[in-house]
Amino acid sequence: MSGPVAVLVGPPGAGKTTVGELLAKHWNVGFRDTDSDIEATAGKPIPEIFVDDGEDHFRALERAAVASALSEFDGVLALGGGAVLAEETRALLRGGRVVYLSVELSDAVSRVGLGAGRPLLAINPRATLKYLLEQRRPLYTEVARLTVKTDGRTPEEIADEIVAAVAGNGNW
Ligand SMILES: Nc1ncnc2c1ncn2[C@@H]1O[C@H](COP(=O)(O)OP(=O)(O)OP(=O)(O)O)[C@@H](O)[C@H]1O
Ligand SMILES: O=C(O)C1=C[C@@H](O)[C@@H](O)[C@H](O)C1
Ligand SMILES: [Mg+2]
Repeated sequence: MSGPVAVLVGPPGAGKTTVGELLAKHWNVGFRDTDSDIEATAGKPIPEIFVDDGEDHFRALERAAVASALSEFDGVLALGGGAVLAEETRALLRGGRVVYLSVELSDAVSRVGLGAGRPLLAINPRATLKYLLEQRRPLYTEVARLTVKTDGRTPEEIADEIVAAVAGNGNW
């Protein structure tokens, strides 16, 4: 089967980048993050894309970056926290090897801190995260084959659970 061995989705602070890098190392495959792909395409960091071009433009770049990565990459892929907002993207993810890293508000807030590098969280990160978590939970759930709770657990414990679940799922 082609396509990424695992696609990680979840809100900011879920640990997609951190856990994704551990999984890639464990499986000895590449790691890719669509946020980095978008920055490479745009030639500037995500906060600058939001300031110069607006969120709608960022989301268009994101839809294209996710579609490309899903079609050409077979390692561990982390998506940006808001990628699932696009129905077009959810359609590509449905039925795929998607892992939802869930996180509750208090752990998300402590991991994200003041929201540095995350333009949507630049003002009032706690209230914004609360809204994002509620708005997006059903969207992550809709596309996930596996959901893993991350609260109070180390990235290593979370990666180990995913490795075991994938190994035990003959249809992964
Ligand atoms: N399970 C965990 N326990 C404690 N801290 C964690 C955990 N997972 C990640 N972190 C820390 O939380 C911060 C955010 O993690 P990370 O960047 O991996 O999240 P992300 O899901 O990729 O977020 P974004 O959507 O903003 O890219 C980092 O400082 C990371 O070290
Ligand atoms: O949650 C979001 O909407 C975002 C999360 C980040 O991964 C980046 O994709 C960007 O900052 C937007
Ligand atoms: Mg990340």
